[in-house]
Amino acid sequence: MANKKQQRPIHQGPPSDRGNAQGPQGKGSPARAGKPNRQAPSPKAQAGRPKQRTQPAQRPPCTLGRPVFFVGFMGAGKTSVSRRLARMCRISSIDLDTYIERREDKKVKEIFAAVGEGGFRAMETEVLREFTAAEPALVSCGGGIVKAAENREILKRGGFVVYLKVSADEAQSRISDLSTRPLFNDLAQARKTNEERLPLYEEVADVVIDTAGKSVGRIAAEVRDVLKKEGILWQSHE
Ligand SMILES: Nc1ncnc2c1ncn2[C@@H]1O[C@H](COP(=O)(O)OP(=O)(O)O)[C@@H](O)[C@H]1O
Ligand SMILES: O=C(O)C1=C[C@@H](OP(=O)(O)O)[C@@H](O)[C@H](O)C1
Ligand SMILES: [Mg+2]
Repeated sequence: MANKKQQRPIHQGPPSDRGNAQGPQGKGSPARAGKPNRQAPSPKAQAGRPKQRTQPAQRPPCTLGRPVFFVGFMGAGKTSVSRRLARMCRISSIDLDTYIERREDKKVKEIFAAVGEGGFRAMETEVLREFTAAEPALVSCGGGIVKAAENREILKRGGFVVYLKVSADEAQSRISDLSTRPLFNDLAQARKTNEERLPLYEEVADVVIDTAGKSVGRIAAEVRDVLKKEGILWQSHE
């Protein structure tokens, strides 16, 4: 199988040191000596100077004790929530679809066209295994990962599973380009598929989060709180 590009987990490491570009205040100005400069510099004085930025105080990165898998129907927000949570906690995240796309140098729909759903599912199982054995990360899976009994066993044994629940109707309204999801044909079919998969998602889930009407940020915060409570995620150097 082609192994052109390996996607690295997105590691949210410490930011680069962007120090204060301004020199000491009042330097060379006797009138200001010993006094803080409370006056804003004129626009002219500011011109050509590097902009002063106040960096928000950043919390130290968190640590993840086990892999965390996001499952749920297309459009549930698995990819978006996993990425948002990774940024919030400064930990690694990996999206299995994106990983496969980079490895194969093809979009998911092109892989479906070339090797069919069966070919895609075989790749999915392979990369799922890979990330179960890797350094713990947030892993967003494709919506159909639960179809294979083998994958359900890997998920259950391999980490903590977060099921993001969504209705097919809400999912459709979220996805701007449905052609990127070859199995989201029409709404009636999607409703049926979501219903058929429901027991499979529930079978693997350690926690179920209803995403209806919630923002990505709110869902990410909810997942973070669950993971902290479960002792899977913790603040480093606490
Ligand atoms: N909670 C949400 N509210 C509104 N839009 C969302 C939400 N979650 C995801 N989206 C949007 O829906 C689309 C699909 O999200 P994505 O994260 O790719 O879902 P999944 O990986 O579960 O298929 C994206 O355009 C994303 O911005
Ligand atoms: O539900 C599915 O069968 C699929 C979901 C997609 O991922 P998302 O759930 O991230 O959209 C992608 O893996 C592929 O199009 C098949
Ligand atoms: Mg996704």
